[in-house]
Amino acid sequence: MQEQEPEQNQDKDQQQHVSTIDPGLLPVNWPKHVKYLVDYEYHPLIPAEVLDLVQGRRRKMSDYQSTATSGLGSGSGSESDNVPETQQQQQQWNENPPRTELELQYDDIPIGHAIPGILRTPTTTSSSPSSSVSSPPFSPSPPSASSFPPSSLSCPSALHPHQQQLQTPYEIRLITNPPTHPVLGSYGLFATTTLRPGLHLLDYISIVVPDAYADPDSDHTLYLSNDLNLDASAHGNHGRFVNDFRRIRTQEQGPNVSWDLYRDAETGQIRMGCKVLKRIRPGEEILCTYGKSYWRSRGIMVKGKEWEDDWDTDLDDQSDDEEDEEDEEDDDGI
Ligand SMILES: C[S@@+](CC[C@H](N)C(=O)[O-])C[C@H]1O[C@@H](n2cnc3c(N)ncnc32)[C@H](O)[C@@H]1O
Repeated sequence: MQEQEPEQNQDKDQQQHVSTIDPGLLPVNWPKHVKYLVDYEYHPLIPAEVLDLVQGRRRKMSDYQSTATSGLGSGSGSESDNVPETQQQQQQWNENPPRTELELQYDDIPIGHAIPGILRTPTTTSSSPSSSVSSPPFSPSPPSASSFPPSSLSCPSALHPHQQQLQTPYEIRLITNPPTHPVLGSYGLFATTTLRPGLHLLDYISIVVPDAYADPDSDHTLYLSNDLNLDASAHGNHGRFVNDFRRIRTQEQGPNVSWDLYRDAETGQIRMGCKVLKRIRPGEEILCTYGKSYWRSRGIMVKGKEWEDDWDTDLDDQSDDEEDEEDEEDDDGI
């Protein structure tokens, strides 16, 4: 399937950027009709209780940590269980009330550290209501290759957050070859340095939309939960350019990144992280799987399993001698 975008893009070239930040700060090849977001925006019709949950306002961070690591914390069980009988139980209940049914749906999300939008500068004029969410401290230390979400945040060139634009280890490219590429004439995301398995590469930033209001024709959606979708068709970041691996890599090779939800250790916000599964070399395309249902809903039957467990076994390959030698050669890899 090839996209129809080139002609549309010619028209869009005449348009003004809809992004509210200085166009000079936008990533190369950023489409004018898409608003660049540095953080999530939330649809106004998300119920308040759900919004509290996905923004991490419902509980103390330590509560989330205990549920993410050991199932449920001391307030385990749903609200209907274990009604407090003594004063002491009542106090515990007040401090750490049992999860509601709704909360239980969001309970086992691992804790991680957010990857900030690339534009973190006092000169940005984004009117995003959520742009006030504090960004985590910027850490130049490399993430652990074996854990996801990572315990620290990295950026290849470790630029200071006050610099106007953070360099990214990837870029948006117009795909012009090979001629067999299924997304020819459209855009994709490509590595600009070596990306190692386990790296938390970026977050899929978009508008968070209730399921009932999701655009069924959007080509840029991911599920956040049963109730919510991430839609980056008109508002997003680099994540919206990650293509599906099919007909680009073989089924045996599989995708080289995956999308995984995590809860930001600092804000409690639920975010969609992109984890590197296999070593990605400079110039290589960053590719995920959209899942069979994505293609089925577009009338396309795709072959192979939904997910092959060995797609992410490369995460264990760090001790491989040959790869270690390559690691040494790839000085600026991350
Ligand atoms: C999230 S967008 C990916 C970015 C898109 N290429 C762009 O420039 O905005 C998803 C759309 O890209 C196209 N696409 C991505 N991977 C594809 C693949 N392996 N084969 C065919 N089309 C693909 C499909 O049109 C799909 O609906």
